[in-house]
Amino acid sequence: MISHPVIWAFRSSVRCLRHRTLLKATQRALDVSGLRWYSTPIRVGVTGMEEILARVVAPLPTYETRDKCPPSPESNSLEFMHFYSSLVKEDKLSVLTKLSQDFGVDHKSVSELALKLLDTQLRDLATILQVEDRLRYSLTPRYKQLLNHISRVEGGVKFLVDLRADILEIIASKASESAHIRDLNGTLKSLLSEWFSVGLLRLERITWQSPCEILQKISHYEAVHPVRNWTDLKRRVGPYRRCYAFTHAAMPGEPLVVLHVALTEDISDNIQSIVREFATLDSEEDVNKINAAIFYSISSTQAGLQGVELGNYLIKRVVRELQSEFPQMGQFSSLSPIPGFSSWLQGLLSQYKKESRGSDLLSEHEWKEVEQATDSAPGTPAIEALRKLIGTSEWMHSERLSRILEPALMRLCAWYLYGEKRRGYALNPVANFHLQNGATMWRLNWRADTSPRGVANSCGIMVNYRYFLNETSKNSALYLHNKVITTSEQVLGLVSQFQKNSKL
Ligand SMILES: CC(=O)SCCNC(=O)CCNC(=O)[C@H](O)C(C)(C)COP(=O)(O)OP(=O)(O)OC[C@H]1O[C@@H](n2cnc3c(N)ncnc32)[C@H](O)[C@@H]1OP(=O)(O)O
Repeated sequence: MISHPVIWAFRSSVRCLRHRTLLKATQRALDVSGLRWYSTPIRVGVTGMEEILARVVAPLPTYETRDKCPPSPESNSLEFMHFYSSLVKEDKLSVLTKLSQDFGVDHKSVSELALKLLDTQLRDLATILQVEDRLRYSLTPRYKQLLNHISRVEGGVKFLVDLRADILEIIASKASESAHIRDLNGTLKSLLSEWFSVGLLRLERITWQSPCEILQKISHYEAVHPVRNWTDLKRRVGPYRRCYAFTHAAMPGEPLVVLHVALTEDISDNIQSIVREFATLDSEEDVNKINAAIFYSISSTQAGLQGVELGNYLIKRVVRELQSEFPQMGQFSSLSPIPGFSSWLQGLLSQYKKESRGSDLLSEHEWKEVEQATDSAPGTPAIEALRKLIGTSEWMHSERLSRILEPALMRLCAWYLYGEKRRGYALNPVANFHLQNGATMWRLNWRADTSPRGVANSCGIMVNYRYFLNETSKNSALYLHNKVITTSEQVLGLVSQFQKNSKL
């Protein structure tokens, strides 16, 4: 977060004023409706929970009255929002468990209708369709109405996005293994996917003239290359740079997903040349220097929107935007970090050390060079010396060590990205993201990120996922349906070198 004292103090007072205003508005609505107002945080027992849920989660209208039933009063939504927001974490889990379990689908009526559908198989089509429609309606969870009603009150969509973030955290932390909670997550994800479909999103270009609050959020949400200060931020939205965000009318002033782009002559192979050195020109004078768009950071800002695929839509939309601004632009590529490579490598080295299979990773000559270069204590196994070496970033400053390590680390990294899988897809989440979008795993870059963070995360290696525009849908389908990774000669060459060495 940028600490600009005056601006920061002003902003936080505006923010808490806005928060207080919203709370006051909700309180007024609840007072008018004579409903409870919860001071934060409250502890509530099971009966209290049941009583509140039974009051605010209206029963599903019957099939016959489903289109005629007046919506439940807005105060129900407001009361639930306030009640839930005022709970401590463990009570939120109990409320979500109770809501998903006792206010979900009426399984008994579903099974009765399923049997009825079986009985009508020999009847006329109209009857079959009628029973199918009843069955479909009976699969609506009771709480879905409440979620829909909440989405219509001020701040309701943001509330639901944050509610889903809580659910995702419960699922990820295994605080609950309940299938009902997963079902609630599925219902909420499909509602959010509808509300945040690309047609309802607004593309905004962020510039130095954008509102200070937005600029501050762009800096705050930057998850890939942290913004150091205002000067850094100003340059990231200045000449030969673009910053775009998707926003949504239901969440004003909230960038949902942010994409940073560098406009360059060729596809960049180094991040310092993008986030450290900057064009000092005030304007983009030389358009001939702009042939490529480098996506060097993309971050989604709302945990509750995970799985809604905003990043993919944003990249595709920005490509169109840049093509209209720079018709000569023909190269679109990311310059992506490889989070997890160093820890994966450390794990591999300790496993190979245990199985004394070091020779499968490096050639004899390479091991000899590592031993000589690290002047480790006599008798220290070379694999131990290597583990210690890559555990620090010192080696990055030694020409000799860097030259010795490059071939081995590059082929290990190529294997990590291309060969290591999770459920058949790329293990590395960033690779998985771009490959899902239809990008080509195009080029590994040595000494691409020499920052301590870059060396610690991925031995300083970065990767270009290149978007060949007329191949992305084919590549995406190949990846998603057949788990085939589209890649380049360079990467395949490195992978086969690794396989030759380690007979994997
Ligand atoms: C230039 C670059 O490549 S920067 C590197 C990518 N950005 C980051 O790592 C920042 C943190 N990550 C994020 O902000 C988001 O996950 C994004 C923007 C990468 C993707 O978000 P969305 O577009 O909403 O996509 P969604 O949530 O559906 O996730 C799609 C894929 O992104 C990947 N992904 C999800 N979460 C993360 C995460 N925290 N970090 C990295 N990748 C992630 C996963 O592979 C996921 O596929 P999966 O759902 O099958 O596991």
